[in-house]
Amino acid sequence: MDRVDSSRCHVVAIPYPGRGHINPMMNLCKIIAFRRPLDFVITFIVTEEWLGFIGSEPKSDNIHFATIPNVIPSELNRAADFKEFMNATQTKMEHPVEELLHRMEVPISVLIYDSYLSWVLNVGKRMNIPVASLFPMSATVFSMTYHYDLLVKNGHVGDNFSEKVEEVVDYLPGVAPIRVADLVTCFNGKGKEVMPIALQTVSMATKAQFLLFVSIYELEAQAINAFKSKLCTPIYAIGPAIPYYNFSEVQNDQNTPDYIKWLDHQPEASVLYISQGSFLSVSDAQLEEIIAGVHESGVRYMWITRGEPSRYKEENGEKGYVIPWCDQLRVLCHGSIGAFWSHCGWSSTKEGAFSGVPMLTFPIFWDQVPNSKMIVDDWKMGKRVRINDDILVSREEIVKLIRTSMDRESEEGKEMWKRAQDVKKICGQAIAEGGSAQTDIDSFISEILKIHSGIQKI
Ligand SMILES: O=c1ccn([C@@H]2O[C@H](COP(=O)(O)OP(=O)(O)O[C@H]3O[C@H](CO)[C@@H](O)[C@H](O)[C@H]3O)[C@@H](O)[C@H]2O)c(=O)[nH]1
Repeated sequence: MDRVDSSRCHVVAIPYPGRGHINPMMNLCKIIAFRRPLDFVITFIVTEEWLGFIGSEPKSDNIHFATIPNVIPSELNRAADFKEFMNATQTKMEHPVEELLHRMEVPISVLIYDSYLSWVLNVGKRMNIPVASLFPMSATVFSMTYHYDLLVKNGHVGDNFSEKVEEVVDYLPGVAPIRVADLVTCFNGKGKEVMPIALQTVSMATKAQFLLFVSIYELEAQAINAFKSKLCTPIYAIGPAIPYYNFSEVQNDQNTPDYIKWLDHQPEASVLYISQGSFLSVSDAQLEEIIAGVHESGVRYMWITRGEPSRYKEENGEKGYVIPWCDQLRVLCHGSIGAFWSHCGWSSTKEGAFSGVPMLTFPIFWDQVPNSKMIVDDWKMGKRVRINDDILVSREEIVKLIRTSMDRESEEGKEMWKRAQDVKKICGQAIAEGGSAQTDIDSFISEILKIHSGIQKI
């Protein structure tokens, strides 16, 4: 572990080990470090395996990594047994993390933990350190999980739910009316085996000293306000938690990756960017239809995919670029991108909103389903591709959806583009100086600095 300066406020960040969790936690740390470089030193705890993935990514000098051993299944086959992976995060990490915290020489002012690692609250209590819970999904998902008992009372979860999928749930505080089919999948669908963890996560998060939503306040004001008036815990909407501070620098960097050079040569708004997320995939038959649909649509595409790139490329390859990884936000903000095909992880959802491109939604699991509903029905900046597990979406349907979302001349395409631009503007205002995200981050920073000065006086 790197050495840290003891006069500064020492924040220790404990992210859940997954891309969609590590990114927003790291971005919040970077924002804190950027806004108050002299006041903070931040220790970011990851497994040794994750250090290998992210250790060389740029970060400021006052952020340091510390590691625990690889006590959980490898990230590389996490999807093979999701329940086992999640259970391991609940039972195997606490001890090595606590040991590591005890070994830190500089007093810890506050722990910021991913809400899905509820055990950090107990560690904080034992060590007498205040904790901030960072919920990595939407405030809307927090609300539907917090109010699970209302869903039970109304018969919208449980045995007969399949007869009620089209019923509308309109009684969840701060949540826009939503069909039963669009609730998080851990209530009724295939993720049910991890539902107890989801319920515990949310209930424990309300017991933290601070609750952080990685949300743009203006896009989820009702859900956030409902919790602000209900809970005593101070709540902050810290915005999209994306690396926007370095954005203009990145645009001008000298080491432009090849995929950006490829995009530079494509006409404006001509490329469909496709990313199905970091670990859960679709059936083989569905993948065949998607590949055929993308090619038959005739649009250019950049496709993020693991393994077998030849399967995704059309024969002459000129219209398509297939890679295993890219800087997604940078790609989405490139002028050549015309639409974003996404699995609707919460970070991808916010990155789509921030960059203002119409979206094609293909949610697979958990919060991705309500996120897809938010993009399509509430923000009106996208179209649903995937409906549910039982319906195979045909290539013909996919061709139609892609063409509509990329066609800025048609009425529908124009309207979606306009809505995407409106949402982009809202995100831009939230993260601007004096905007809602900036204001909440600064308030949170002030609170933790107060805690730190209290520790210093003792
Ligand atoms: O080539 C790529 C692909 C992805 N990303 C980034 O990786 C992150 C992915 O995060 P997210 O979109 O949230 O997807 P997952 O990693 O699948 O996120 C998991 O965790 C999220 C937060 O709990 C949930 O919302 C998702 O449903 C769950 O699958 C985003 O920041 C992307 O920009 C890249 O930079 N390059």
